[in-house]
Amino acid sequence: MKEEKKKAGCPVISVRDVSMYFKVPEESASSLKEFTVQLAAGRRRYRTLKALDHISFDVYEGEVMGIIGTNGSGKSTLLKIISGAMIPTGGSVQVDESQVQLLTLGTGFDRELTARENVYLNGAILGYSREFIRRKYRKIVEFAELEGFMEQKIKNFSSGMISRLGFAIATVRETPGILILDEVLSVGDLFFKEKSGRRIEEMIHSGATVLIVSHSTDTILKNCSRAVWIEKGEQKMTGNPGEVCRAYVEYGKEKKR
Ligand SMILES: Nc1ncnc2c1ncn2[C@@H]1O[C@H](COP(=O)(O)OP(=O)(O)OP(=O)(O)O)[C@@H](O)[C@H]1O
Repeated sequence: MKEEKKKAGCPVISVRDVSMYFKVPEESASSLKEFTVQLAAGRRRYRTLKALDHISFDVYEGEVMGIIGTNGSGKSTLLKIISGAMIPTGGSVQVDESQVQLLTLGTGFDRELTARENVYLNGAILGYSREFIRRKYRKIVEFAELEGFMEQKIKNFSSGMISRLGFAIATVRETPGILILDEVLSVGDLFFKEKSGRRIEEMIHSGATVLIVSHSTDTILKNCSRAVWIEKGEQKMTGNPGEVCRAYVEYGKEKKR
């Protein structure tokens, strides 16, 4: 585990009282027609979903902060807010967005395009220049182990092949100052998992400030110097990863009883 660095100076990421509310329909429409009828009749009602409720924490330079919580607890929403992709309903985040790389898989692919075309498309979405992708293309294909498949449309790929390609594209660049990882440590089969795990560890130990979202207490315990547990949008606990994971596991056991 990375040693906890001395907390000195200003935090690199400062999350202050962040709340996020979504307006969601009370009942879903099964077709566009039903939706239109509901809308015209004024029968569409909405409720407010509290995805995040007054979340606050700081992350200091070189720290590896874990974010843990069950499905739908608000982890991805928080990462999107920190990386600047979403504006919170309340509160604020202070971070140098130009330093942030959000690594998340499964977005930015077009199934009707070939794997090669998708490398350029996905790379562009991540902010890579065409020239950069051209220089790194061979490395991406090698890392994804997809030699011989790059002219095929990715609709014919298995989900593992698509994930491997996504991982290879997202991690080909130099590690940025602030690295945000959204559930990226469970990619592909056992062998690829080891390889991707090594690449992530390399990035984590490069000195970057890292935020890792994971359901896995093993991932948090192995890599993080501190952890935040978020449950149903509420900040349950922040602190030592061992203590936070223990409380999280206990909560899981209680829920099952
Ligand atoms: N754009 C949106 N519109 C409406 N509701 C949303 C939106 N994005 C997220 N939500 C809701 O907010 C809550 C938190 O979602 P979020 O994806 O942040 O959780 P999560 O902890 O990352 O979940 P998981 O572990 O399953 O990925 C969920 O109830 C989700 O349905």
